[in-house]
Amino acid sequence: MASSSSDSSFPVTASNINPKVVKCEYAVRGEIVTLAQKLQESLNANPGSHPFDEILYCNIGNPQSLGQKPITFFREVLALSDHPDILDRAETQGLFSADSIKRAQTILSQIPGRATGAYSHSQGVKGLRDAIAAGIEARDGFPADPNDIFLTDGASPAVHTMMQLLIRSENDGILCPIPQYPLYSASIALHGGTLVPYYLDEASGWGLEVSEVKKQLEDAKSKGISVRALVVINPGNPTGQVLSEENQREIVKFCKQEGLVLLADEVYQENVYVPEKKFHSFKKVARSLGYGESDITLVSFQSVSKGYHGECGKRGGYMEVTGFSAEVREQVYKLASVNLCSNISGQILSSLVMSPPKVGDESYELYKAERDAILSSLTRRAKTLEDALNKLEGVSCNKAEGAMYLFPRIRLPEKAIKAAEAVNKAPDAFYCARLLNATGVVVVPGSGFGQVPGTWHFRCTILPQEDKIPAIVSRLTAFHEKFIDEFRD
Ligand SMILES: Cc1ncc(COP(=O)(O)O)c(C=O)c1O
Repeated sequence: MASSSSDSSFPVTASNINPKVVKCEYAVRGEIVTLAQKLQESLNANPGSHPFDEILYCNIGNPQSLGQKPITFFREVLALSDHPDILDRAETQGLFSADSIKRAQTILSQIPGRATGAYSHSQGVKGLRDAIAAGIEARDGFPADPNDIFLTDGASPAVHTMMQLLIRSENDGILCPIPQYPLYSASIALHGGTLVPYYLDEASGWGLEVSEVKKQLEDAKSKGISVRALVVINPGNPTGQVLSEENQREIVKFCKQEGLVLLADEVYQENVYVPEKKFHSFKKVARSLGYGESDITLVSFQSVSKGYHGECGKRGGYMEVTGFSAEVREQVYKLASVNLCSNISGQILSSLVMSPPKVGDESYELYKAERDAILSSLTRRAKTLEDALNKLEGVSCNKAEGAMYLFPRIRLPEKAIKAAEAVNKAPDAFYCARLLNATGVVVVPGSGFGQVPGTWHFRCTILPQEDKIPAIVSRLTAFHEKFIDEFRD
């Protein structure tokens, strides 16, 4: 059993391990989640021991853990690829759709040894990268090169790879949105770089102002920081905004002008809930401006974890790497090869996500019905939660135009802020812990994502199934009223 961290009888202690590891924080799996796990264990052992009968998890973008069903076509292809012996059995025709059988056969023919248990090329199976490149081309209307695709175990390792490549020392900076998804702050800390924050404007629906990015870039430069890259998360996590194409054009021009690598996190590209907004990839925006490989270095990240599929546990994703010299590309390839290859199921799923069934395929109608049902339910859930949050005293919540989260601002009474300080907690962490203890609703404090100093928020996912939403709304509303009354100034 692990001993306490202060136990100095171990040769390895928290004070002599890599300090970058100690510095790194990851709020979405942080203190509040540990508390939720403890409460869950306590509820399991003693049902009735808390004022709620179940924990309602609104803390992490993990759709299938909350009951979302996988897309049938994707799972059929995965099952057949993993167990090719059943491809030739007569009963398989009755159990699986014709196009999933055909797709699995095609995929297996592309994998060396027809075996999902074999290592692949370090960038991923070439045939799968061909399918992904074709999917990108169909999405953007501009060519994509399969050799620019690096398949990864989800988007997270791809982000780490880029940080590892770009950060030489603490003098290297990466511009990141604030609030941001803490993978970025964690990865920059792990690689010993400096996070250069740029603030999203809450008042304009979490708008991204290039003037603010420029101001922060200049400020960092004046401190001797060499800024290497700009991270943009679109649609945003935790903020849920979808950038306009005009805004994206400005960002692309800015990166070209300043010689910044554009790290475009586009894992929520399928998650757009408002008809007036549309997802545009940064690659498409750059190419539409006439910018080629020599004009801008652009890395875009995609994942099987998000979208309507939500296959987080399958760990699939890719980065499309454009605008690096052949020499640097070699280094990226070397980094990929140190990990041998990403897992093959994740690779297959990445190709399926970028090339789902088409009109006329046997699976198409079912695929479309499943996808549309998930996306329209997410749209309804986002709206219901947003409306409920906006009704709470002192709370304002921007629209979730996309992604999977709401990020309401909570104006806390001075007395609540003092009470939080007294127990050494950030006020929003204090609020979230009180909410969890009183109601079983798990949300993540805004301080884990960064926020304008003196403002407080929390992140709430829109992922619990629709039958759970009324309970979340009523528990949250009752708690909030009581909390504000208790600490009213
Ligand atoms: C903005 C963003 N990028 C990247 C990731 C990483 O996802 P994964 O590693 O599961 O692909 C997430 C996960 O929540 C995310 O929200």
